[in-house]
Amino acid sequence: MTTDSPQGGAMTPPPAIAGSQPPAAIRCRGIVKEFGRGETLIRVLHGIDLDVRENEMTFIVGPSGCGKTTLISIIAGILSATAGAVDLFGTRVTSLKGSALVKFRRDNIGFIFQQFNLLPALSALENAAIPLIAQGASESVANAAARRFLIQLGLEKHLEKFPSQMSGGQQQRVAIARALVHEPRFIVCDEPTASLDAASGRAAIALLRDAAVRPGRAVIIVTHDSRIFDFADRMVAMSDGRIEKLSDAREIAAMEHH
Ligand SMILES: Nc1ncnc2c1ncn2[C@@H]1O[C@H](COP(=O)(O)OP(=O)(O)OP(=O)(O)O)[C@@H](O)[C@H]1O
Repeated sequence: MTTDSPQGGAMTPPPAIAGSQPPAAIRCRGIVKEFGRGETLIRVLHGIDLDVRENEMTFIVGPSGCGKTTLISIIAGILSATAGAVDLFGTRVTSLKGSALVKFRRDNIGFIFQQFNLLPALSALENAAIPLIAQGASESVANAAARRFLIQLGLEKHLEKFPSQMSGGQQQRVAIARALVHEPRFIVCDEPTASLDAASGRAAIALLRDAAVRPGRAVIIVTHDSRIFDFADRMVAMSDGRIEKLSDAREIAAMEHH
């Protein structure tokens, strides 16, 4: 990662990270995002350069309003960048448009949100099967895959329950199954533990780690929740639309012991 960019102005390079590094799955270069125009124009991202590695959990942390959600929305192709480029496993997401972008997102990205976003009228099994149904899979194929992931996440007794019949932690595990069911290469989580108590939050992230971290896949978690920082392989600290610091697991552990 470098932080020198035309938009961001001169910045000191981040500290080098020691040890062997798997290849970058996601490359962001010079990401600028502005909202509004004229006198109301605000620049929210000031030229972000970031490499996210496969087979790891990367956490993005920082104060409210520093641009975390904006950055992951651009990486996931939900929001367009004002300038800069994002490559996701070799595909330039920032150049995709229209139905090509929709298809790319549907096939390659799994989303997990704070509020779980389950459909209340569907069972756990039906909710978890949605991404495969959206891709055109048959109900029997989609349900079989959903069942497999729900069982892996410890929900074998809850397959037919509706969201209102499950605890927050159980609902979040259904959301994790839904994010994984179509085997996407990129899992993006925005405050996945914010609606959970400490134990449920840690349990959900532990299960997510086991189920989602693997070669050929990248996982990004945006979080304020310091109770789960020890699950991070790498931590990106943002401040005011810039990357302040990049830490690896060893440095994160050292921070926690001070
Ligand atoms: N559509 C928009 N129009 C104008 N300003 C926006 C828009 N979306 C976000 N912003 C502004 O961009 C800045 C960054 O917002 P963002 O949601 O990315 O921050 P965040 O770090 O994710 O914050 P939080 O931790 O509170 O979710 C904020 O000042 C926000 O008000």
